[in-house]
Formats: sequence, C-alpha cells, structure tokens
Amino acid sequence: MPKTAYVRTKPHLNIGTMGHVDHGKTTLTAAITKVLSDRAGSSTSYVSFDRIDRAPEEAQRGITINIAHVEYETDTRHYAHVDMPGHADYVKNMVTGAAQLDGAILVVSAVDGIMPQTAEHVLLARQVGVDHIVVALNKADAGDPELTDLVELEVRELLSAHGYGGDGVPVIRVSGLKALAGDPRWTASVEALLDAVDTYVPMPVRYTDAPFLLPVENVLTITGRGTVVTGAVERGTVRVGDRVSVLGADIETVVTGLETFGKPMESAQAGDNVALLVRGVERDRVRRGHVVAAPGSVTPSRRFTAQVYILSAREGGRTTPVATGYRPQFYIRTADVVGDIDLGEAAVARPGDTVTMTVELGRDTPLESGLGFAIREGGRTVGAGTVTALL
Ligand SMILES: Nc1nc2c(ncn2[C@@H]2O[C@H](COP(=O)(O)OP(=O)(O)OP(=O)(O)O)[C@@H](O)[C@H]2O)c(=O)[nH]1
Ligand SMILES: [Mg+2]
Repeated sequence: MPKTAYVRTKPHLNIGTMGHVDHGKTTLTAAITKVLSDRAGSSTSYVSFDRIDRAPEEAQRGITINIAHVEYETDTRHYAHVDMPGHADYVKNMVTGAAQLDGAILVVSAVDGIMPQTAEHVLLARQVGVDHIVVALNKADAGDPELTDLVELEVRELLSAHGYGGDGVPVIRVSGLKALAGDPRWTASVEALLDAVDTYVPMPVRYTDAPFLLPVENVLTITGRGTVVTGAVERGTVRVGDRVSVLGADIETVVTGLETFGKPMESAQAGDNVALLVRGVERDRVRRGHVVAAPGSVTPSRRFTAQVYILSAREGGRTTPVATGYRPQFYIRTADVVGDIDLGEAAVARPGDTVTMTVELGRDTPLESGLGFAIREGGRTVGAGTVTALL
C-alpha cells in the first residue's frame, strides 16, 4: 500500500520527557498528543499511554529499545518526542536518547519533589549537550500548593547548579492525568507547557551541509525489504541512492529507502528522526552504537584526552577515588564502550574532582573534539566528560 510522503511544512525539533520513575512522563506524553490532536484542523494523532509504554518495537520485532518515540505538531513546529524511562537501570538509554535532544521536558512530581533520577537526568542532559530544559511540575492536581512552591524553588536551584540558569527556566504546573481525562483547567496547563516549549527552546543550528552522520539507535529487519537502521541525523543530508559507510561494522552500502514516522522521504537532514533502509546488509552485522556516515568523512579512533568531572557520592557517584587503570564503560553517542583511563601524574581523582585524563577505548569509535560522554560503572553514572583531543 503506498504511503503518504513526509511533507516538511514546519521546522522539526527533537524533544523528550525525562525525570524520576513514576513522576508521570508517559502520562504527560500521552496528554500532549491528546491536547494537540483535539485542536481544530490538527495533524497530530493521539497516542495512548498503553501505546507509548508498550514500545511496539519491543513486542513486535523482538528488539529492546526502552525508549518510545511519538510525533506531534504545534502551530509552529513539528516535534519528535522520546519518552525516556525513569528507572535507574534505563539511564543508559536515557543517555543515548538524550544525545539527540534539542530540548527536554523535565517532569517532576509536585507531590514528591526532586528524587535521585531527577538530579541524574539533569546532570546527564547537561553532559550530552541538551541546552534547554522546560519543567513540568506534574501531578499539580494532587499537590498542596505551598508544597508545590517549595518543589519549584528546589527544581530551579537544581537547574542553576547544573548551569541551566534556573531562575529563567519556565516551570509549568500541569496534570497529565487530568488533561488526559479532558479536564479543561488541566488541558490548558498542557497548552501552556507546549507554548513554553515552542518559545523557550530555540530552533538549533542544523549542519545540513556537513558530511552525513547518524548514530545508530536501533536496527530492525523489515521482511521482504531488508535491514533498517534508525536514529536521528546528527549532521548533513542523506538521499535515497547515496553511498554510506557503517562504521563499527566496516560495511559500505547504499541507502535504498528513507522514512520518518512511517512516511517515506527523498532526503533526510540534520535533526530528522529517520529509518534508513540499507542494501544487502545482514541484520546482525549492524548494532546500536555504530555510526552511519558519508564514506571517508570520519575515521574511528580509540585514544583521546578528556576533561572529566567525577561525580560526588551525593550526586550518586562513587564514594572512593578512581585511579589510573580504572576500566569503566564510556557512553559516547549511542555507543557503550569499555575504556582504560590514565590520570598521568595525578594518578588518582576523588569524587567531586574535575580532571584531565587519557582514555584508551576497547574498540575504534568515531570521536571528535568537543564530543560529550558519560562514564558508568555497575549501573550508575560516575563521571561526565568532554573529548578535548584525539591522539
Ligand atoms: N494525580 C496524578 N497522577 C498522575 C499524574 N500523571 C501521572 N500520574 C500517575 O502516576 C503514575 C506514574 O505515571 P507514568 O506516566 O507511568 O510515570 P512515568 O514517569 O512515565 O514512569 P516511568 O516510565 O516508569 O519512569 C501513574 O499511576 C499515573 O496515573 C497527574 O498529573 N496527576
Ligand atoms: Mg514512563
């Protein structure tokens, strides 16, 4: 059945909900699509809580992604929205999901206030380059107004502590649950949240003329058509028929199809969330963490120097210092790679320190100066850094 092609009528941005487990991210995501789909002449489809939380890729294609994407349109913009899980075990996915975000909605329950993953997500968002955060103080229907004032103060402080200028950040009191139920007071709150996102999150500069690069988030097989890789285009433009390299898999191939949210497109550009059909590539040769790029435009490497902040115990980090020879996991774009650290003369770094280190990764990885990454160990984030030079 022929599908309707994607028509680019509005600027496209990538956004997402993050925050502590159970604070209402998925409910709010569903409420956003509901409120927008109810607007006159809307092109947004309502996506129910169950359809977001079930992550269809997981059930139907046997692939665990743990991050659900939905799309919606406001009057001025087209958004791809990732609903990120709050559970600590999923922070890895939060990192790779957030790496593509132009802005984020931090969901904080007005009833519970700041919790450990609230703080961890803010830190990770900063590290992976999310420059703009809008706060949804959710469950405002159930929160005591004075307590909610305190939660708001706390959130602004947390954001300021991470360089987000908390005093200027829009903090909107919402109820995803009541908005979903159609309560006008609370559908208005979701409208206000969307207005804040539309105006506070600027349209990022898109490097559409740079050589094409897409970090692979997910790989699927479409029966009868072949292998598809998905992700957000980090830079450049790709067209059907273009030759591309899959770095990490050492494959050169041709793009034979392009889609965004099920709609075919002739070309995709920086910022677009796309599925790329690639010719003659076996499903199990490509993995999340690989990078699809214009041939010859990127040379993967393994050694680099970095500026790294070692999280304090209070921030959920280690209680003991790290030393040369320490081998944690490095989360770089969508990749998850082990690496050896060398602290040079300092030899040790204490929680709370910012240090320069040399890293040797366990495998070749596309790297560049300025790239942000997270360091994790045993299911928690212990450091956050930026590549300063390739060696
Ligand atoms: N009173 C009230 N309850 C809410 C609101 N939003 C969500 N809830 C409830 O809070 C619980 C958690 O909601 P979810 O949307 O699943 O939370 P989440 O942040 O997506 O949770 P994880 O994905 O597990 O991190 C559910 O029982 C919701 O019904 C709200 O605005 N008001
Ligand atoms: Mg959820």
